[in-house]
Parts: sequence; C-alpha cells; structure tokens
Amino acid sequence: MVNITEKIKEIEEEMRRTQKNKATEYHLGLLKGKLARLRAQLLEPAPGAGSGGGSGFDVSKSGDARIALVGFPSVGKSTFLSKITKTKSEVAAYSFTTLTAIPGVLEYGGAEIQVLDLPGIIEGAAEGKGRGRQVISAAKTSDLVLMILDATKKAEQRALLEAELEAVGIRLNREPPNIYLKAKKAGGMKITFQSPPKHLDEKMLYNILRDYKMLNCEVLVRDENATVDDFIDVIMKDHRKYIKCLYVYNKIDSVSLDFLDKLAREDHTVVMSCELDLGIQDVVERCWQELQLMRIYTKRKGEDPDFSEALIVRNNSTIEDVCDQIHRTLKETFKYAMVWGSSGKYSLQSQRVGLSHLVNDEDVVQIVAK
Ligand SMILES: Nc1nc2c(ncn2[C@@H]2O[C@H](COP(=O)(O)OP(=O)(O)OP(=O)(O)O)[C@@H](O)[C@H]2O)c(=O)[nH]1
Ligand SMILES: [K+]
Ligand SMILES: [Mg+2]
Repeated sequence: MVNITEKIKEIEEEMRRTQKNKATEYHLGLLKGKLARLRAQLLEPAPGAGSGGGSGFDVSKSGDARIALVGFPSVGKSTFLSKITKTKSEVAAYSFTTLTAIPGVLEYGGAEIQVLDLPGIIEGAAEGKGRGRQVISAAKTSDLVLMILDATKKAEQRALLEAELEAVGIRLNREPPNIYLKAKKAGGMKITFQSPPKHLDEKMLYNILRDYKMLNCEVLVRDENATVDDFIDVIMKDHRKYIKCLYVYNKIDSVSLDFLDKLAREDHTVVMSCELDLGIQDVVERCWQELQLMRIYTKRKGEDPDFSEALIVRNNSTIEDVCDQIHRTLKETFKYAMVWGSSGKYSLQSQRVGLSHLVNDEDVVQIVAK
C-alpha cells in the first residue's frame, strides 16, 4: 500500500513540476491516466481484508434512498442527524467524536430516507488518512452527498473536500462525459470526433488507450468540450460514481449577515444553524428535491385512490418499477395500467398504458391483471 501511495506522490509531484503547454500536454495526459489507475488500486481491499467496508461501516441499505453526511470534524454532522431523525449520534466539541457510520431514518413525503452520519474526514483521506477511505466508500454508496461545511471556517474547506472525493472517483453534480468507448477483440483503434474537439486530439487519446493496453477499441467523442480527464473517467467508468451533492453551511449563527447572504446564493447550497434551529426544514426540503423521488398512489377498480400511503419510486421510473414495488411477481400477470395525473396525456382523465410508461410524481395508478 505504501508503495502505491508513494507512486501517487511521485506522479503528483511530476505533474506539478511540468509546465502546461502544447509540448507537454501529451505527457501530462499520460500521467493523469497513470494516476487514475493507481488511485483505483489504492481503493481495492488488501488481500484477505474482506469486503473492505471496515468494521462499523457496513451499514445495510434501507428505505427509499440514502444520504451521506460528509465533512471535516466538528462541523455539526451528528448534531444535524439528531435534529432530523430519531437517532442520537454523539455530539461534542472535539474532533472525531463519531468513529463509525451511524444510520438514522428521515421520514419525508411518505418516504423513508436513510441518513448516514459519518466520522469527519481530513485532508489526505483519499490516501487513507484517518478513517478517510471507509468514510468515502460509504459516501460512494449514497444517492446524495450532503457536504456539511462550517460557515465560520475558510472557504477552501469545500474545495479540499471535493478534491478528496474526486480522488476516489466520486463526481459531484456532474453527468458522465458524452464519450462512447467500446473495447473490441481486434481491428485496432478507431477514434472519431463528432465535431472538432477543443481540448483533445487523436494522438492524445491513442497514447492513453495504449497505456491502458486497450489496443482494439472504438471511440466516439460526442462533446467538443471533452477533456483528458473526461476521457480517463470514461475508461475508468467502473470506478466512477456520479452523485448529487448539496453543500450545507452550518453554524450560520456565528457569521455576519452579509457573508451569510453571499453563501446562500451559491449553487447547490443551503445554510442552517443547528444550534438556533434555523433552516433545518429548508435543508430537508432541498434534499427531497435533489433525490427526485416520486410518490405514486395506487387505486383499486371502482374505489378511490389511497392517498394515505404512497409508493416511493425513483426519478425516471416506469409502470414496471411501480409493479416491482408492489409485488415481485405482479408484472407476470400484468395486462395494462390506468394512470391519472400529470404523466397521463390528458391530465385529469385516465390513460391506458403499458409497462414501459414513465410515471410522474403524485400519479394515481391502477394495475389491471390478466
Ligand atoms: N455555533 C454553532 N455550533 C454548532 C452548531 N451545530 C453544532 N455545533 C457544535 O459543533 C460541535 C461539533 O458538533 P458535532 O455534531 O459533534 O460535529 P461532527 O461534525 O459530528 O463532528 P465529528 O463527529 O467529530 O466529525 C459541537 O460542540 C456542537 O454543539 C451550530 O449550528 N452553531
Ligand atoms: K465533534
Ligand atoms: Mg459526529
């Protein structure tokens, strides 16, 4: 392990030394590719180390979605968990009060959302400092990262944390790059650009692919703005996780109104004070919006819909997903479904649809069996 960490340091050092210009960009691209490989190796569990979560971190997933609380020590992660769930996680003024993953359940909009309180992480976490690696692995399993930040601390804290998450392959608030890559058995490399690329060229991709020993493959770059980093993300796609992130600044009771106003205007950002009980509900609502869960109400033939209990499904779910939520074998006897609400073509009339029909939040669905 020490070896990989040392190699990573060497490459990072070489990248820092290398001036960025036309002549060095191929070399830098290759270094980035090597770095990505080493970082992925670093995350592989050591031989005989079991599943890798580490004791106290293997919390099984439950509920409709999972939120991970990530942040430096003592920013108020545990305080927040205790505010929004019935779980009491220990709170104290010293760093590393929380030592394992503590799950709580947030009830909202008829859904049960698992919230994981995690130990604080520090710079170097991705390379294994503290419990950094376990914390980040836990964050990687979540549907939403709540990055808890201390409003009284320096602005750099956010970029530092982002860099740690980046280093282990987490991509926050981003879509996978629009690049098609397919490994082939033979035929060499075929690299195509849909439009003239601004930051890439064929030789650069060729070099990186050769370094990854992908000598036979097809590449189609659809995005003219794609970068080398994007391309490496596509090669390493099994090690990448695209997760939404909400930046939550806590302790706003201790900053000026001007500064608070500035923070609150940033993208994907909310502000709160757990101490003064300010803004907590806003944070919860924003989480709900970010998770994009949908409430589907079911109805039996000739009866009114049951609005007291919603089925919770993910964004872009179909009638098939709804069936699966109701019962594992329901779709085997499925004939058609009737849908009322916003996803139907005629908003208040019912519509007869098949398994692949996409549902919308608060649709009413009746499943008709064969
Ligand atoms: N001023 C102020 N202090 C707060 C606020 N929320 C939490 N604290 C205090 O911050 C300290 C740390 O809180 P914790 O909830 O233990 O922080 P944590 O992020 O879970 O810390 P670790 O588990 O050690 O990483 C405690 O002394 C809290 O009382 C807040 O909104 N304002
Ligand atoms: K603490
Ligand atoms: Mg804590």
